[in-house]
Amino acid sequence: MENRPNVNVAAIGPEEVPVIDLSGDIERIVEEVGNACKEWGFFQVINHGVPLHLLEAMKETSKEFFDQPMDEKKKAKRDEVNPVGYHDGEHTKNVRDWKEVYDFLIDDSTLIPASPDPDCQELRTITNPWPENPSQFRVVCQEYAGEMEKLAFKLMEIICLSLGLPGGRLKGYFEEQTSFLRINHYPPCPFSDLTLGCGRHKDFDFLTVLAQDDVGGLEVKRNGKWVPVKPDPTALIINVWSNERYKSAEHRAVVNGEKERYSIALFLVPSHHVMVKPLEELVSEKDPPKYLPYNWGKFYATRNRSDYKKQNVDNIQIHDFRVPN
Ligand SMILES: O=C(O)CCC(=O)C(=O)O
Ligand SMILES: [Fe+2]
Repeated sequence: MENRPNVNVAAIGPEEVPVIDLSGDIERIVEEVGNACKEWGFFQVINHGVPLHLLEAMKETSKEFFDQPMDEKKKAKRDEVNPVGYHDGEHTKNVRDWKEVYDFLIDDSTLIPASPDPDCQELRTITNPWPENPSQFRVVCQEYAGEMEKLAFKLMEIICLSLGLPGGRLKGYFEEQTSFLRINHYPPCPFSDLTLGCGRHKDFDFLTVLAQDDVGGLEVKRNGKWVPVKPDPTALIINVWSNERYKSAEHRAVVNGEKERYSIALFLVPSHHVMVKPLEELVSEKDPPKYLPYNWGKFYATRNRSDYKKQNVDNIQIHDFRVPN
């Protein structure tokens, strides 16, 4: 039942995901972001600095890409070796999603561990399999990624400030970032009351910046109910992850019976060698670490290996590293 769209959906209106204006007084912004992270772990931003014409161009070129015949899309396909590119068989929590995606790395040449095996030190370089068509696809994606990246790092700074840390406290962990973007295309679905476009999940990254079109479908879990996020193609949705000082919100995307829908996520993730663990400044005897350290690159390599087929177990998740109470 957890995977059905119509169960436990909140009425529209009384509770809405916070909307934060990123222009103006920095102290106000820091306070609003801190509160939204504590209360929701999810918020929308407006006046974010990403040019609206670029958001539109990105949607257009994405549509042109996905409208192509399957043979053409498969030329830019991801596979067991290369975890980025076109893919239409994603599973969230072992249930197949009603969507197709194109993933691309911010850094065209990104280092990751060659294997999930903790004893293997070998690294390999992964690169984006850019499609030849549409011809402007690559340029638009790269320009878009550059703007989104600037915004993601600005938000990282604001989040650090809101935690009482220096703004640049986390930047160093992202020098050889493995961050990537994902274009989600949800075709119209004749079984929209039975199927989800993207099953319930928490993102695995430090921070996600999500753009969506005007169709709607994104929902965030709040006090046991699914709250729909008002679709606004000019706003961006931010979703954070932290050591439980801030919430990491569960969310999902429902599909539409008639309309297709696009969303584009940037997942901000660190360099492959970074050990992810609670920051020393945020733990104390009274507030001990809630998570065990884990190597980001190995986590990424493990997930990529298991993304392809339906597994007998759930995919590796951050909560696998949670310290038992
Ligand atoms: O399409 C959406 O609104 C959500 C997508 C999402 O949560 C994801 O790609 O992680
Ligand atoms: Fe997500």
